[in-house]
Amino acid sequence: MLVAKNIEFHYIKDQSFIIPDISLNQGEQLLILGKSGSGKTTILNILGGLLKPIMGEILIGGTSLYQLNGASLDKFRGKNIGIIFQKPHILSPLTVEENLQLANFFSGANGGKNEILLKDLGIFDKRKAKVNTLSEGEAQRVSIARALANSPKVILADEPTASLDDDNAEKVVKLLKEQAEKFNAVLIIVTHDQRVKNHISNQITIGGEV
Ligand SMILES: Nc1ncnc2c1ncn2[C@@H]1O[C@H](COP(=O)(O)OP(=O)(O)OP(=O)(O)O)[C@@H](O)[C@H]1O
Repeated sequence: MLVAKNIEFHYIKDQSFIIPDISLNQGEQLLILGKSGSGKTTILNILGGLLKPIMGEILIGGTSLYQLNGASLDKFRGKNIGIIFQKPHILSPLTVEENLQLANFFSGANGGKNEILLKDLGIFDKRKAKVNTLSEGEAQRVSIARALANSPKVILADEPTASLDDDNAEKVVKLLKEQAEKFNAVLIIVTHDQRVKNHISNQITIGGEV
């Protein structure tokens, strides 16, 4: 389902990131651990079609991501990849449900799953609330709901627990796992948060011990 092979990347010449080959079948999960600055966000962006590597190939369901041109890549991403960013990419002046509708609009989905998703994530009661009135944990769940709104085949999460207390961190990881299992999607979490370590056994570490 998701294959990354021979990936090389650098922002500055001679400072290359070593990115291990990855091969995950539908429904498989992977934790990428690494210290701050080790390149976790960079890898996630490469896997998610947001940052073209200098060398190598990313295949999602057999499609080579960076062979697609701008508009086709955007469309493919919207349909197949859900990214939960480190800083929630949700629009604060909009309500919870409007944020999901926006994701549906951009990928051409009909939004039929929004209600069940909000219920699963425990924010259905907040659907009419503006995001800027929510707690940090609730806002994080909205950003998860938004990333999952189109039932993506690949879910990528960048430090999803970084700003959460122990209880909420555990809840968020469990929710991500549950949702990935429900959609039979690939789930990749990148983090330096040791609390996540026990939840996903398939792990790789980049840039030395965390
Ligand atoms: N656009 C950029 N231009 C140049 N260097 C960059 C750019 N983005 C990131 N870097 C550098 O690349 C390295 C890896 O950054 P990245 O954000 O991928 O690390 P990270 O492991 O996600 O860090 P953190 O856990 O702190 O978020 C860092 O040294 C960073 O300063």
